Amino acid sequence: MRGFYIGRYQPFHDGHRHMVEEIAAEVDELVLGIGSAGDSHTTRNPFTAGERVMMVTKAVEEFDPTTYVVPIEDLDRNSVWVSHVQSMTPRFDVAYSNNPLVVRLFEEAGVEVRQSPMFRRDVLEGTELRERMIRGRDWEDLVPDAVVDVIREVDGVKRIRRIAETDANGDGPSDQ
Ligand SMILES: Nc1ncnc2c1ncn2[C@@H]1O[C@H](COP(=O)(O)OP(=O)(O)OP(=O)(O)O)[C@@H](O)[C@H]1O
Ligand SMILES: NC(=O)c1ccc[n+]([C@@H]2O[C@H](COP(=O)(O)O)[C@@H](O)[C@H]2O)c1
Repeated sequence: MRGFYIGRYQPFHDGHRHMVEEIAAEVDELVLGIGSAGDSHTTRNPFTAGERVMMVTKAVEEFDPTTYVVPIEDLDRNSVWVSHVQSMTPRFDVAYSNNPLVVRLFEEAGVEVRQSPMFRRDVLEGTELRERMIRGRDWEDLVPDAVVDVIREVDGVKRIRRIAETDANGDGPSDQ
């Protein structure tokens, strides 16, 4: 059986790792979708698709299932998003997500969806991690070691701080 799990992974953290660990026990192969692949250098999406491909590929090496990492750009039309995803990925039997919109779109398209309880959500949240990087607080223990390496390689903390400074200087949120 082949499973599909999509996220923005900005960055890939231990909550995502926990979910992959659970999925790995249920599937033979895993397709990991890098969502919002066209977005980067914004507050909500600081890392490029390529940088996230590196984070995710290295972070899941420890698990057994063969894993295919596929960047997927957003579309303006939710109603055809599942077809868009399917057009970019190997065929899969079941989708894993805790995102209510993603769950609804897959269910409406007749794809089986499995959800799991959030894991240590008080700290394991992308928004919280990006905030910690901006404020100079500890974040390294909340992500796989491979993700720390990639963020160092691309000087990611400096990038996130620069983006936050630009926003604070009144140049408008860089997400727009
Ligand atoms: N701590 C967690 N435990 C279990 N699932 C999680 C956890 N954090 C995120 N997920 C799920 O992983 C998928 C991808 O999440 P996403 O990349 O948006 O991370 P996020 O932590 O919610 O980030 P952000 O705060 O940037 O929106 C979603 O289905 C999300 O619900
Ligand atoms: N219409 C669309 O393009 C559409 C619809 C639903 C989800 N998505 C994407 O799927 C990903 C879902 O991941 P998250 O659970 O991390 O939000 C995001 O990148 C989101 O933008 C896109």
